Amino acid sequence: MGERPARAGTLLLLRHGRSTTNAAGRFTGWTDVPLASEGVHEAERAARLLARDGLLPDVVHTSLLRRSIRSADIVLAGLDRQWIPAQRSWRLNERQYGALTGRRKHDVRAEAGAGLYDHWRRSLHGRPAPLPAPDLVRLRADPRYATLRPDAVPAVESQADVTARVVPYWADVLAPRLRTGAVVLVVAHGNSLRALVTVLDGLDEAGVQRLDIPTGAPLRYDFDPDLRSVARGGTYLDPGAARAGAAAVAAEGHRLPLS
Ligand SMILES: O=C(O)[C@@H](CO)OP(=O)(O)O
Repeated sequence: MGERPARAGTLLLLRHGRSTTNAAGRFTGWTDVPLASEGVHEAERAARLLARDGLLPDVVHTSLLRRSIRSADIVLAGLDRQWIPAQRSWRLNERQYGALTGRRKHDVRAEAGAGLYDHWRRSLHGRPAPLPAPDLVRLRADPRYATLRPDAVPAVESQADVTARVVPYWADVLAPRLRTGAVVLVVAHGNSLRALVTVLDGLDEAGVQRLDIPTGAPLRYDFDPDLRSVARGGTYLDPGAARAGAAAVAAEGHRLPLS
């Protein structure tokens, strides 16, 4: 058995840069949309922040969706670390938003009311209607999910469902790597990262409900040797920008986007 490092590694969480559907104010979920040009700039800026703090990842983890993969590629190019191993998993995908997928958040909020909108969007157990059957059939035929049992490709997920699929990824993949002292970069999505933070910080239901993750804002977690986070909530590398970004995410759907 090797020696246990004096402290475990560093976890860097990054929500992908703004996507085209984020910019249009639409629910996105498992739809595979590209980054908006602003999202490319956000990822480039994230790389500069990581470089500023000397945070050079040893390994990167992404979802199977191109907005996370592209963001990770941009960050690693900015750090001259494109050679590090990459691991991709559906477990890091965005929450499956079911029938809300593709709909404008502003329209959903106006139709359903603020209470139901917030329940669907941010509560732990709120679950909108499922994806229409033809869309689900198409999704289950997508080759990127070919190794999954078809019923593992969800028709809709609550935030609790997302947490349930993220927990094994934390326990079986990320945590063992951090225990080796590695710097681990995870580039994923608003709700899969909310799920990870729920586990890292032991959030209760109210904490989950209040949590918003801004796009393109690196969030750092350091751990003690027992892999307990040393700072609750982690540390954003640019706290001011992260606060403003999180507030903008929280307010999505309240107004129509300008573009
Ligand atoms: O649309 C989505 O899939 C997510 C993230 O972009 O939205 P929300 O922040 O409303 O959960």
